Amino acid sequence: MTHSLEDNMDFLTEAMTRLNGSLDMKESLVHTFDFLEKHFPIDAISLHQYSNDLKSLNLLFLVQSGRFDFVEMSVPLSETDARSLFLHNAGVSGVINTPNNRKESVASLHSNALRSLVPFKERGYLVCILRSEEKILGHLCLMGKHLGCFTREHEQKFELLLTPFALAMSNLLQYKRTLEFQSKLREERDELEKNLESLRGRHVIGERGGLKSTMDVVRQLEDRELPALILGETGVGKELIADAIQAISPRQNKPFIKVNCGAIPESLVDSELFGYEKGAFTGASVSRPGRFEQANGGTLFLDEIGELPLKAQVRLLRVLQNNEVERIGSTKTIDIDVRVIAATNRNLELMMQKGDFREDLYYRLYVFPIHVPPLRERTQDIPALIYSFMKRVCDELGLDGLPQLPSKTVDRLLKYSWPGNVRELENLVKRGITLSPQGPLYLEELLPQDEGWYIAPEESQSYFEKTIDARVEAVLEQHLPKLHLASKLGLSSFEHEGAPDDNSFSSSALPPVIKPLDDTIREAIQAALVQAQGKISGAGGAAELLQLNPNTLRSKMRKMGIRAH
Ligand SMILES: Nc1ncnc2c1ncn2[C@@H]1O[C@H](COP(=O)(O)OP(=O)(O)OP(=O)(O)O)[C@@H](O)[C@H]1O
Repeated sequence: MTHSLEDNMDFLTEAMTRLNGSLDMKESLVHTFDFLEKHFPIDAISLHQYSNDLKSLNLLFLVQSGRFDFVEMSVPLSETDARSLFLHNAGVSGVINTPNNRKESVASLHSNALRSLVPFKERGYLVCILRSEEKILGHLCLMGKHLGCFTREHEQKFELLLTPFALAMSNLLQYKRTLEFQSKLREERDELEKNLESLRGRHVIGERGGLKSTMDVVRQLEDRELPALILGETGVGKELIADAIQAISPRQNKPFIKVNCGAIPESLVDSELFGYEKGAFTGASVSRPGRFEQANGGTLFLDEIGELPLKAQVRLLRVLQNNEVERIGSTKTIDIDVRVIAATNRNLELMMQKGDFREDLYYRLYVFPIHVPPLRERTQDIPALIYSFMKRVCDELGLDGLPQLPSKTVDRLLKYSWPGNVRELENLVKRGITLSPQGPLYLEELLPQDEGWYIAPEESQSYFEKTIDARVEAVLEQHLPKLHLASKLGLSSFEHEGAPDDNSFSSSALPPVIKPLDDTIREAIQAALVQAQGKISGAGGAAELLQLNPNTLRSKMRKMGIRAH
């Protein structure tokens, strides 16, 4: 029995009204399904595409009673299946009626792939190709309720729907692409926000606490162009301070280029900093600007400046003095206008004394020194730092809420000596949360197990003091033979002017006097103090005589109860 023209018109009008009934395509398709369910024996409608390149069936979405799903599943096809589908694509634009999905290989794969959403069973399939402007949108598939359920009349009715469905699908696919685009934009925006955060400088924790005096100095640089030198142990936050300086600098929106001088092999330092011309050396197949040129108009952050080899220091100084660079392999000078912020964890003064750091470069950089204290000297910042790192790590791992942190853990962390400083604390929190995302975080269990590492003055010697001891002992070891000789000879100082040098006395001639090491250290310090007339730091001071950092010497003297007089 064929339907009258009037019936067909009514059917088509209602189907189109439903298809276009809502701005939300998913809702429209669910309403359309409710209507079609009255005219076709169907459980679901799906759309899929065939990819000739990948030889796969790509499932796109599924509509059922009261439900819409974007499916996004790819089903690989055999060569024969692919060929059979390709035939459909190429020629047939009508409806294909498959009485039993199990007997037709592609329909069977399709049913199987969707079995988590629509119960798998033997059923009829009615499939047609939807096209828009000669482009294949996909295969629309009516998934029947049972075997051989679609008749010739169903095929005819289905054919009436092809054009309105093609239009609707075209809109839906466009809508899906828009959603994907939106989510990609959202991801990119999040990424950019993160980058912006690091460009602007992350929030400096402790700016009103343990870093207050450091940040007071930083704020003096606001809107100023002065070079800055950031000094502090490794991992204390020197780079963060450099970011903070950049964020309040008149060059805040100009290039901010960071170079870790310690990470560049010595042979590449010059080309990295100053650039090179094509053919300047083997492998220079193109010309490349150096970091100075890249930072032109902005700021260059030279991290670990103390690691810069002497030769590169000479070139760096010349660039800073003349405000121009020459690429390797070129005689042309390029004017540059770069503000330099440098940082180091090395004692540049000591390096200078040993000839490892150029004095002229030192004074060029040492215009505005900024000291960043180690974490063990600002333990009041530890709780806020832990909280901030916990938040950061949980955000990164997509965890809801923060894990519990026992107060005894915080107490323990306050007593620890933090040789690796803030970075060590950050890594500890990261490790803790990775191992136990739900908490509680017993971070103290992840610290080095040697109890001597904890700062607990009443219980044990601090890590810092141990480091000082090791340094003092190493230095004194060098001087012990002289010292023994000096004491044997009754000299007031083992470096007494005119004292015999090492070669004048052989150890076989005078056997060394063995004393407790502490006594020897005490004597060496006292001897140096006598010779330096009580002066500790500066030229001719006891620290220089002992080749020690003045602070290290002061700390040792305090510990041993030695006074300078
Ligand atoms: N005050 C702080 N507030 C928030 N995070 C901090 C702070 N200090 C350091 N950090 C974090 O600790 C880590 C180490 O800091 P940073 O890299 O700035 O140290 P550094 O002194 O430059 O290290 P290095 O000596 O190895 O170059 C970074 O992840 C940084 O964000």
